[in-house]
Amino acid sequence: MMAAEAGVRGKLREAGQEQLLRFWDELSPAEREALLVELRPLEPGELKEHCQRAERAYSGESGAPQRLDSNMSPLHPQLLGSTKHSPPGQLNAWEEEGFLQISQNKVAVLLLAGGQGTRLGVSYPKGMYRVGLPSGKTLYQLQAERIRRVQQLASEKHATECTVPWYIMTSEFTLSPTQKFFKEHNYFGLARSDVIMFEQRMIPAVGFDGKAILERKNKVAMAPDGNGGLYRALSDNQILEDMERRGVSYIHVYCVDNILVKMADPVFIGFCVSKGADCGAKVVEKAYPAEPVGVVCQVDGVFQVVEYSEISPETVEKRNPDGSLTYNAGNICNHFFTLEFLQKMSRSLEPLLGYHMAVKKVPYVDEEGNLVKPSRPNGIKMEKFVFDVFQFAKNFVAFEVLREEEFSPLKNADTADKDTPTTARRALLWQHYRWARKAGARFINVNDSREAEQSSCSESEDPPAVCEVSPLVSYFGEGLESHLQHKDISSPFILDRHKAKEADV
Ligand SMILES: CC(=O)N[C@H]1[C@@H](OP(=O)(O)O)O[C@H](CO)[C@@H](O)[C@@H]1O
Repeated sequence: MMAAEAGVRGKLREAGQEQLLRFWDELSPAEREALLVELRPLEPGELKEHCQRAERAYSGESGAPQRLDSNMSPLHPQLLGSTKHSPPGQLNAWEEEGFLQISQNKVAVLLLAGGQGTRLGVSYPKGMYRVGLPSGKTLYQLQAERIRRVQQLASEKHATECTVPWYIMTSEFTLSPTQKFFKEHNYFGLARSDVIMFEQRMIPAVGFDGKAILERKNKVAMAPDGNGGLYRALSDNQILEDMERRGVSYIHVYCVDNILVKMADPVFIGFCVSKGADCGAKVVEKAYPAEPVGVVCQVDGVFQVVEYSEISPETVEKRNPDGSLTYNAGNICNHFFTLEFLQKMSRSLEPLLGYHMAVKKVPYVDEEGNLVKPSRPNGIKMEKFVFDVFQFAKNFVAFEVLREEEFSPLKNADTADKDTPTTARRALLWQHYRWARKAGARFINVNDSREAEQSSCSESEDPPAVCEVSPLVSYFGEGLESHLQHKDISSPFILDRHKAKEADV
């Protein structure tokens, strides 16, 4: 242990971070070992640079992204594919192309699930959250079932047996509960070998004085390196090699919290592939100017997302002569990448991605060894952002989708007005109600006078009838006529596979 201590102490001295050992003498052998395990992998040069970068970013010297507003320009509408504006024939052709690629095992999905869910206020991974659907399903289960359905649709269309592997990036916070959860639920019917979990790196939170923070006497305050930690995690865990082995060429990357996410969406995949894109993003029209979503735009002619935390209120409010918002292309954290592009990023360009600073309340131990929960921000967390790679794309494309069909994120607890369990649940139930009505279902004892297509009410009130469709039965509303047409249905109604079979006879 002494040699190990000397080694680590030497490294920390080199990094200017020896304060991390200041309680060493008070620690038990087991506590010392735990601290050494945490400190050993920290490379002195990197640690020093990280702490200095954080301090500089905080003091405004450099490192923090400059305000980009004056160099921004909106996406040109011609650049967009759109579920609203592109002709139906074109959308069908993209969908066909997407299904073809999926059927040839060329498409994978990759979930970003390393976040801590602080705003939602849960101590477990967000994907394990139940928003209160009649079925009681969690976000993870909905997603797993959508993968199963899209595999089935592609397989049927092309008379093959295809697989969409699911890569899940977790962090120290989410890996073991996520693993356990999937195991307990038997991978929701997916093949165990097609669900690949890996972990992103954690990096120390830094005080305003440039010193890494101790969270306990023998524990450094660590935080995941942001969703842009993806590129490093891909190489650290040989994930791209795994994709290559499987013959994957296209990857759909998405965030865990959007209850309406269309995994491996054939239309989006087909659009990107048809355009020969190496990198793509799905966008929605912003709901209101200050909505906390990044905007996809160009900065000095280069495609980029300007994050909501880094854009000025004036730019956010800017409007076109017709009254629409100038920066209206909201990022919904659904990205398309070719394997080749990810290889280029992970193997060589990743170090060029900048860090973004977040000033946070970080629990710490004071000089006397007391645990303190600060009431004001005291620490700097440095994060990379997944979309910062757009600048390296040779052919970037954006695809606009309808919010009510594809975006309702779960960010906050129900005490907030927006992006809560309630708004997420309603968004899904409205969508399924619309599908059911379109398929010809009749809801008994329900005042159906409200227009089902009216999307404005989709998050502020419940739909007239509760109808939940299992993703195993329908992925985007397809195939429901045979189960629902001219059927009298009483609310609440869950259309699962079992009921679907019954309804067919
Ligand atoms: C770094 C990053 O990916 N930020 C994304 C992400 O925001 P979070 O607030 O970090 O969850 O999801 C938003 C959509 O829900 C998207 O608009 C935003 O740009």
